[in-house]
Amino acid sequence: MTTAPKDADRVIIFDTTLRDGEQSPGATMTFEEKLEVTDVLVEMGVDVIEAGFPIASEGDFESVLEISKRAKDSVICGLARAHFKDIDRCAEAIKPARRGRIHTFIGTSPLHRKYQMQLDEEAVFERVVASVTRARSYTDDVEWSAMDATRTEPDYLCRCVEAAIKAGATTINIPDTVGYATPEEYGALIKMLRERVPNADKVIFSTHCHDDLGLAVANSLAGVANGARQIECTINGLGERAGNAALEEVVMAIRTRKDVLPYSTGIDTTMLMRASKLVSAVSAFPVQYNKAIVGRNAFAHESGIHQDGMLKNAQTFEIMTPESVGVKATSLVMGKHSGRHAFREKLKDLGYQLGENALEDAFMRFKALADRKKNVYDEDIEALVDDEVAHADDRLKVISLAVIAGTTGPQSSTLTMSIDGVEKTVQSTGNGPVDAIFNSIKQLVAHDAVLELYQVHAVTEGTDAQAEVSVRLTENGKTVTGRAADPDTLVASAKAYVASLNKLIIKRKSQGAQAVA
Ligand SMILES: CC(=O)SCCNC(=O)CCNC(=O)[C@H](O)C(C)(C)COP(=O)(O)OP(=O)(O)OC[C@H]1O[C@@H](n2cnc3c(N)ncnc32)[C@H](O)[C@@H]1OP(=O)(O)O
Ligand SMILES: CC(C)C(=O)C(=O)O
Repeated sequence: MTTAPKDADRVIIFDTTLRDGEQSPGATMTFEEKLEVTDVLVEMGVDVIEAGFPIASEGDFESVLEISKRAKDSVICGLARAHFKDIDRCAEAIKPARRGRIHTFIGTSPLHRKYQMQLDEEAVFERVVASVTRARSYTDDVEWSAMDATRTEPDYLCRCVEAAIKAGATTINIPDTVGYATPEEYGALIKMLRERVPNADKVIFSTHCHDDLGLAVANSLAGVANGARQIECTINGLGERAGNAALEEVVMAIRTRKDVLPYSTGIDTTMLMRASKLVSAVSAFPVQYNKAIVGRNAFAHESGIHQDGMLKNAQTFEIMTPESVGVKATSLVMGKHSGRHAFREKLKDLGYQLGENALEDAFMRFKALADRKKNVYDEDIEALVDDEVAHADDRLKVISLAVIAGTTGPQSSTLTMSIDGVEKTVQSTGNGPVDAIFNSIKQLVAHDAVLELYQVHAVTEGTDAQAEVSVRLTENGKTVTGRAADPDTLVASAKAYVASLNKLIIKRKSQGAQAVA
């Protein structure tokens, strides 16, 4: 039996996350985790799942066995060296599978023959024939791989492939084991094999490309363009060293560039993000932020020109929809590169409708904040706009503040405030920087209000988060609370105190008393 698709342009997706992916140092998965990944792979429509290397350990055997019992909609494959004991163990593990495959391999390159196998050409050749024949005695779905094929002499590779086909292999895999090939070379290799090897048209040629030079996906696609119809790949590109071709990338390249890659796969691409998150979680391998398709930034835009384009038409800066890979929506991330269009849109989303002047003021403050702060969250923008709106008519304003703090006191503050439009500066000391600031305010704005509460909390996470400070003052039985937010806790403290004084002025006015200042 082969898994030859009826449609000549259909590419078989062979996922080896559980075998080659698990070979990434540190990516070992538990039995239960492997079953969880299997369920997602099956649901996603993966054609062949390489579930493990049964001879490697009792645990690997058990998981291939269980996956074979469980995953009836995909071909379940186990790996085996060119040893009868490996092949026999593999056959036992895949036995319960509705469609089971034995994948046997041997190193064919001069380096692998001489150093790894310590066998000459003829001995390796004989092992090819013997191993495929043995595997065929168990199943009619046998894959043979020429490990390090891309560094193997072409004539010798042709001989081995021909022998493997003759012995009954139904899939011929041409691994770029060390990620050495370029796309042109790799495509030409597949083409050469298909043209030269007798009966090449009776089998499926497969790619298995490693990413040592970052060419795994390009090489896999070059293989397909030259007649390969199976791609071996892993979720998130997990795998030995720099990893394998990433499943999500080959699948989305084929889907997105139908014009130059006129092929198809059976993958439900809306499950790609889910699969990526699961594999990342169980393997404890984080996905790089800018990873194609499934990286956190793959559908995020921060720069103003891109955000403007996205708001006008998403196709300006996105070649696929986030929904097509299972991401809820594009995100316009607010940061120092954002422009007014995106800022206005963000405010609208957050429920603010500011006039043009207020919007411009808020935008300026946002830019200043973004220059100082790595991540600007919605809460930061809310705090900033609330502050702007709440304090637009204030009579007292903090203009600038410099504080000297540290172990060698006394701490001091130099504060400039605008009081009814007139700027005044004082310097004060205190028992700590906050006390020094509050003393400066008291010098500039004489009052008898008592400080009842001083509270600080972070608006968002991180050491560069904005601090939100609350200050409660009581005067003649009247209590007011002022709040302010700023990435500098001391500036937020000064502003919060001044905010409560502004409220006190309003309270006094409404009660017919004199203004503070
Ligand atoms: C390119 C790839 O990804 S290939 C797959 C790589 N994956 C793994 O190796 C993970 C699982 N491996 C294991 O658990 C172990 O290596 C085992 C169980 C397979 C073998 O363990 P050990 O018997 O202790 O051998 P060890 O790993 O030290 O050495 C590998 C042996 O396999 C031989 N070998 C390597 N590839 C093949 C092959 N395709 N066919 C036959 N023999 C092979 C080597 O020559 C070496 O043999 P030697 O002991 O006669 O020198
Ligand atoms: C076993 C083979 C397919 C392999 O993993 C490789 O050559 O990289």
